[in-house]
Amino acid sequence: MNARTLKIEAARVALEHVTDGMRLGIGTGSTAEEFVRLLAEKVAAGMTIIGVPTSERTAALCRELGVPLSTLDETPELDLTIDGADEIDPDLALVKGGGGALLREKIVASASASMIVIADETKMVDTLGRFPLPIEVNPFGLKSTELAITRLAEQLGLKGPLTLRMTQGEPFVTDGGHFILDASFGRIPDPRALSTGLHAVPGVVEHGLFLGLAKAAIVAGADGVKTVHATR
Ligand SMILES: O=C(CO)[C@H](O)[C@H](O)COP(=O)(O)O
Repeated sequence: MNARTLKIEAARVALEHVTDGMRLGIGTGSTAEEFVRLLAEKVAAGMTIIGVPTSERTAALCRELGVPLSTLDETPELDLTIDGADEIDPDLALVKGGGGALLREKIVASASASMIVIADETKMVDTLGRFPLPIEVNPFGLKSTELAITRLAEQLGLKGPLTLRMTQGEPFVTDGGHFILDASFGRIPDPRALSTGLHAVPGVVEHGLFLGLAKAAIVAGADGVKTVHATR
């Protein structure tokens, strides 16, 4: 099975958790987009849901495919969010933000009674940190924020470069108007300490560690699709 087929399989199982009338957070990325395509088929067949997208990119796809949308201002409490991830550890702690949507993704997931992650098996890791950690920062004072993050990392025994995410020769700008620093710290043995420390840096808007948010991960691999439940 190729990578796209695995993403579709995970999305298909996630769709079984969606029921009529749900207020649904809709994630960002190639796996979430497979979910949107399947969801659109259900909507066309009569399913009534209202979706809150986690990015302009997802909103555009939903509009194109006829998935009805709302905003968190109109619909501040959601039943379920389905989203992808860049890494998933055995406790269902996640690294997200590879697609640059981590801030809205975290706000939407936090507004949801439940979050289900969909992924292919390559996203499973024993310890987070193989994928660089996206950190969304305010453009003002970028160098000072970078220095503060480097010092924090050293205090926590982490070391590695911070790279300003670029696109077409310009800094990548998020939907919220911020920049992203991708932190290649290597393995992160204590994600909670790093999360707390990053939140205390004034220029940091949000980071891609999603801790305690995912209730289940639907993971597709060569041997089929398995659902991993959070133990907390
Ligand atoms: O966090 C994300 C976007 O900000 C995505 O969920 C994550 O990057 C996974 O994307 P994909 O399904 O394309 O591998």
